[in-house]
Amino acid sequence: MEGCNKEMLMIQKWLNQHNELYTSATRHPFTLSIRDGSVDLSAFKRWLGQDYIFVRAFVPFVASLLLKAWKESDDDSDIEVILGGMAALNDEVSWFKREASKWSVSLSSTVPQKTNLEYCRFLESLMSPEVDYTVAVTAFWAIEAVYQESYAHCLSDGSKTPEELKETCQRWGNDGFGQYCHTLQNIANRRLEKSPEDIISKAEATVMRVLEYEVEFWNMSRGET
Ligand SMILES: Cc1ncc(CO)c(N)n1
Repeated sequence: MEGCNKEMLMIQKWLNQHNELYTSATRHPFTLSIRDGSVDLSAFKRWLGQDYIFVRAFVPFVASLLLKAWKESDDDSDIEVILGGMAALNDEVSWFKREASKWSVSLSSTVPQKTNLEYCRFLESLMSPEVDYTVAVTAFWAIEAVYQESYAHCLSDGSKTPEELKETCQRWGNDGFGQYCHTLQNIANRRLEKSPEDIISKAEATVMRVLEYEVEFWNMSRGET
């Protein structure tokens, strides 16, 4: 494929360079405990309540990304991919409510933890019109990819994920979501390839920040605050 190598390389290059950080986000003790069946269910419930709050803030971030794509993208299909992501989030919000009721987690009385507030504030900073589409779409890829990798691992060969958590893992670990993340990665790589050095460094720093927040987000499940 034309230009394929160079495209694939930008994100691949970062993942190689920052492999330790990427692995700490995608092979976190919390998701590994789901995979090996040793998960503490109160940790899972804490994650569920906090993630619902995060997803509510994620929706306006994706809306802002849609607006950036509409204004800045050189490819119409980007809008359709992001809109598909929005539609999935609509479904996700309903799923969180059902899942919370199943586990007797009260979403209305869940208090956002410091890490969650900081991550949501970071998302909000990315919603600014000053933030380039390339930087925002690359962040979007990273946010989705961490969940995809983490939860797909809970379903892969040899996993002992408890039956009652499989639906959660399927939500992000299914092949369709994997394909979607791959499409986002292609969009990000295509944009990065055409970007000047300063945008590329901003995007790289943003991905690193996302990975750090994702690690801290999983850490919240420990409930140490
Ligand atoms: C914290 C966090 N990161 C990523 C996703 C993926 O949508 C999510 N739901 N929550």
